[in-house]
Amino acid sequence: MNYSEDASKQYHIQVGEGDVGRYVILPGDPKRCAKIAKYFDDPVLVADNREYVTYTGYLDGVKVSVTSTGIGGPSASIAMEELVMSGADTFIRIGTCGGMQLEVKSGDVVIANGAIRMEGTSREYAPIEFPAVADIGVVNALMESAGDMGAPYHVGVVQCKDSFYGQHSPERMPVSYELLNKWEAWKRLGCLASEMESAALFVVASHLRVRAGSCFLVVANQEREKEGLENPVVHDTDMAIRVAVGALRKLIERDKKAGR
Ligand SMILES: O=P(O)(O)O[C@H]1O[C@H](CO)[C@@H](O)[C@H]1O
Ligand SMILES: O=c1cc[nH]c(=O)[nH]1
Repeated sequence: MNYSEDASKQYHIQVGEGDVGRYVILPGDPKRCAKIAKYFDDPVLVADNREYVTYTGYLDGVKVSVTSTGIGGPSASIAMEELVMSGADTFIRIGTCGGMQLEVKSGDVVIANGAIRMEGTSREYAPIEFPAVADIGVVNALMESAGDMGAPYHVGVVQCKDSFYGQHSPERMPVSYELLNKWEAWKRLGCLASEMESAALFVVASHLRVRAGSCFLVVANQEREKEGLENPVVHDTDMAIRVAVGALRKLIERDKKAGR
């Protein structure tokens, strides 16, 4: 089934066969695409529809793309599904997140090895007992890339939810009792940061047998704020973008060596 007016293109992302590489970077924000594409050789805008902006270019002679996912699991899962139908098989999300542990500070990079499924989309793919886990090869490439860049980084579990304001103002929500108690549990379990798309992306990637990982800029940390610790708001995603691009280069090189 394809509802697209142009049957040669995917319905939502408006990308056709050959328009994207097998390696795709996935920011949430469409405006982040151009910032990422400038690290590609010969980047070309290939599609711009709804929240989905796609550029394709080259890294080390291999075709790569960047497609924005918009906010949340529903739109992120659509992007991944349609990119896989267009030939992609390796994904790195580069997003923003809010730190949860006190040592996860504004400006740091967080690399997710797994995600808490407190969102709705992944439940329409897999029973809740199934873990949302990043691809180990992508996680390793991201860690090595962050090390190469000298970026301050943390690796661990991130929490995904559907309500941004349920994270930031849980006490005003009718279900505050649940939001506050779960947030406390995630903190006690060492969860590093909160964002919105990785759980859906990791579960969809497991289902579609493709590789996915995520890295994030820490914008701020509400737990540091509560403790009266220094907590500036940082918006510059460039370091996290460079970590993702460096990781993609490593995956390309490793795939070439392995004849993948
Ligand atoms: O900056 P992006 O990639 O959009 O990621 C984060 O920012 C948005 C919320 O402000 C959510 O999408 C969240 O996951
Ligand atoms: O606090 C934050 C920052 C970015 N994205 C989120 O989902 N939460």
